[in-house]
Amino acid sequence: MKIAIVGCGNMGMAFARSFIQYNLVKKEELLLIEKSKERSETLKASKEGIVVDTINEQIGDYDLVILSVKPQDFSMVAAELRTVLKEPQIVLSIMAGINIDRIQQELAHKMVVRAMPNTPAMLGMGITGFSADESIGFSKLQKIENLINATGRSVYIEDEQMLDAVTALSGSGPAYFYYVVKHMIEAGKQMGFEDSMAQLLVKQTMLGAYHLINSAEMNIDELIKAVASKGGTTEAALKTFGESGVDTGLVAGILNAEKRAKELSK
Ligand SMILES: NC(=O)C1=CN([C@@H]2O[C@H](COP(=O)(O)OP(=O)(O)OC[C@H]3O[C@@H](n4cnc5c(N)ncnc54)[C@H](O)[C@@H]3O)[C@@H](O)[C@H]2O)C=CC1
Ligand SMILES: O=C(O)[C@@H]1CCC=N1
Repeated sequence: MKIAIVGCGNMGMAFARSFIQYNLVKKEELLLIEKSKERSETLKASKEGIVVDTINEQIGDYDLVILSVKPQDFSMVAAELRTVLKEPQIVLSIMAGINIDRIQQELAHKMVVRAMPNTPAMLGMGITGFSADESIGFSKLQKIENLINATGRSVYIEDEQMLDAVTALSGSGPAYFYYVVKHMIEAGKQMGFEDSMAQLLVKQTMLGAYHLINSAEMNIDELIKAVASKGGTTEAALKTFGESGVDTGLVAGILNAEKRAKELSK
């Protein structure tokens, strides 16, 4: 499959590198379109594909065109792309918020898949939700799914609207995790640890706790209960979290991310 990627930043290149790693595309058949001069020079030097800085007619030769620019840049990109797209090409968008209908309208193109990955895709450990226009048949969709699976796991989302919730939960999710880790490290430093020691204690705790979620025969509440002894230290921390609204704040934040995803579509 010949693949063109428009916007080769963090996510565009996470996809490109995963495809190459699993031999799903040859470097000679991978077109990297990157507007930033600095970024395109770096990509040229690393020889990960054919690098160009503008959308041009050669895009018409590619089976799949991936849109990985920021949602705010979409309209500008669409104005150029719509003049060179050909009917049998599939467009795969990973842009937050922008729905299939708008992509189809601005590109004047029917075959659109919308996906929402996350940054662990850089390690092949991402999770991507995706939806597709009904014009894309089963076998074509399977090919797209195979490509996405090179970046980690994937789930087909039948109701496209739910991709905004995927965006808020797993798309943005890594940042929530880092946010918690960051503030735990900060607490460690306030108690007198060097940064490196605080980081070690927190990172290994998160790693071990993550594996326990998956392997222990306990649900999340039971796992919490197993740590929080009656009248003990964890209970004291959890009480303060509850009183300061950390729990409701987290939920409200994620719902606000979903709201923002919906706004980005307009
Ligand atoms: N960063 C994340 O965690 C995730 C991001 N996304 C989505 O992926 C998309 C890309 O995000 P990132 O990779 O983080 O952004 P990024 O800023 O790293 O990459 C975007 C790239 O597009 C380039 N670009 C802008 N206009 C262009 C044009 N006209 N032609 C060619 N290249 C152009 C920019 O120079 C930049 O290198 C966004 O739409 C975002 O919503 C989706 C899931 C997760
Ligand atoms: O923050 C954003 O808008 C993008 C979408 C999901 C993660 N990053």
